[in-house]
Amino acid sequence: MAMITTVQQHILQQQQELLKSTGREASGTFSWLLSGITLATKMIEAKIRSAGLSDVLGAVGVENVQGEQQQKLDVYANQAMLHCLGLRDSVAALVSEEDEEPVTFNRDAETGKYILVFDPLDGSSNIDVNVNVGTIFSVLRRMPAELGTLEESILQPGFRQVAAGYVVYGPSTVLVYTTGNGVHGFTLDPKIGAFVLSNERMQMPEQGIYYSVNEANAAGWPEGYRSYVTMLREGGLGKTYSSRYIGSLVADFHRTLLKGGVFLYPPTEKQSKGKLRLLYEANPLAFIAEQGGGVATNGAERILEIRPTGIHQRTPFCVGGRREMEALQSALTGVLTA
Ligand SMILES: O=P(O)(O)OC[C@H]1O[C@](O)(COP(=O)(O)O)[C@@H](O)[C@@H]1O
Ligand SMILES: [Mg+2]
Ligand SMILES: [Mg+2]
Repeated sequence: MAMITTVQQHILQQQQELLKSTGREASGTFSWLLSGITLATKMIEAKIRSAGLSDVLGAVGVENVQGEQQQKLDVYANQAMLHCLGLRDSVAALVSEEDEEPVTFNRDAETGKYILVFDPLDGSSNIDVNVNVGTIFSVLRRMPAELGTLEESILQPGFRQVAAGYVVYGPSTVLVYTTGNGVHGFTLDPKIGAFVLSNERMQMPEQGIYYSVNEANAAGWPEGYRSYVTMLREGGLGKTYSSRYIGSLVADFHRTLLKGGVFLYPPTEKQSKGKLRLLYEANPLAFIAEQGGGVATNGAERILEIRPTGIHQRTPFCVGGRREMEALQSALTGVLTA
C-alpha cells in the first residue's frame, strides 16, 4: 500500500523538525489550529461541488464592508471558517474579508496566541459560472501584552506571518501552505476525505510564459505598467508571453506559482490603491511566493514590509518569477531594459 502524508502529519513533522533544533516538543496546537481550516474548506468544497443543486448560487442582496454584493457562498464560507476556527482555543481573533470588525475571543495571551486572517471565498465573481474559486488564509502570532494590544497584533507586517496558505476549488481541490520552511501542496482525495501531499517544496520558475492582468483597466494604469505589458507581449524578455486571466486571484496565483510568469493588479485612476486587500490576499500570497523563490511587491516596495494601517486596506499587487519582477521594477522606475 502506497504510504500517504496528510497535511496534519506534514505540519506536525515540520513543527517537530523546527522544535528539534530548540530541544522542545511540538505541542500540536498549531496543527490542531490548521485542522480547523482543513475542516472548514472541506465543508466549502462540498457546497461548491453541488452548487447548482443547492441554494448557494447568486447574491444575498446585501453589500459587504468592501461595497461589493455579497454572494451566498461568501456568507456560507465565512460562517464555516468562523465556526471551525472559533472552536480552537488557541485563537485570539478572526479577521475576515466579509466582516467589518475582527471577531475576538476572551482568551488570555498564553492560550489565545494566534490570529487568523482570511478571505473565505476568493473569486466571488466566478462562483455562478463554475470557474475556480478559493479560500486564502494567514496566521499571525499574538504579540505579548507588554509589546502590543490585540489590535496592534492584527496589524503586524506580513514578514511576521507564521503561516499562510490557500485552497483552490477547481477540477481537483488543492491546498498550498507555508510555515516559512518551503511551500507544499496537497490534493483532497475524495475517497478518504483527506488532503494528501502531492507537491513538496514547490518552486516558482525563474521565468515563465504568461502574464496575467485585467487589461480592461489598462487606460487607468501608470504608464510603466502599460509599457511593461507591451514589452512582454512583444518578446522583450527573450520569450513571447501569452495572456491568462481567470479573475480569481487564488487561481491566477496558483498558475503563476506552478508555471511562472507574472500576475499584476496595478493601481488605476479609479482605485489608486488597487483592488486587492493587503492582510488576507497580498500578504499570504507574497509569503508563499517568496518561499517558492518568487518576488512580490506593490510596484515599489516588498509587500511583506508594508506596515498595515487598517484591516481592509488595499494595495497594488505584483507577483511573479525573478526575471519578470526585475523587468517590472525597471519598467516602473522608467528604465525599461529588455
Ligand atoms: O474583476 P477584476 O477587477 O479583474 O477583479 C478580480 C479580482 O477580484 C477578486 O475577485 C477579489 O476577491 P474577492 O472575490 O475575494 O472579493 C480577486 O479574486 C480577483 O483577482
Ligand atoms: Mg479575494
Ligand atoms: Mg472574498
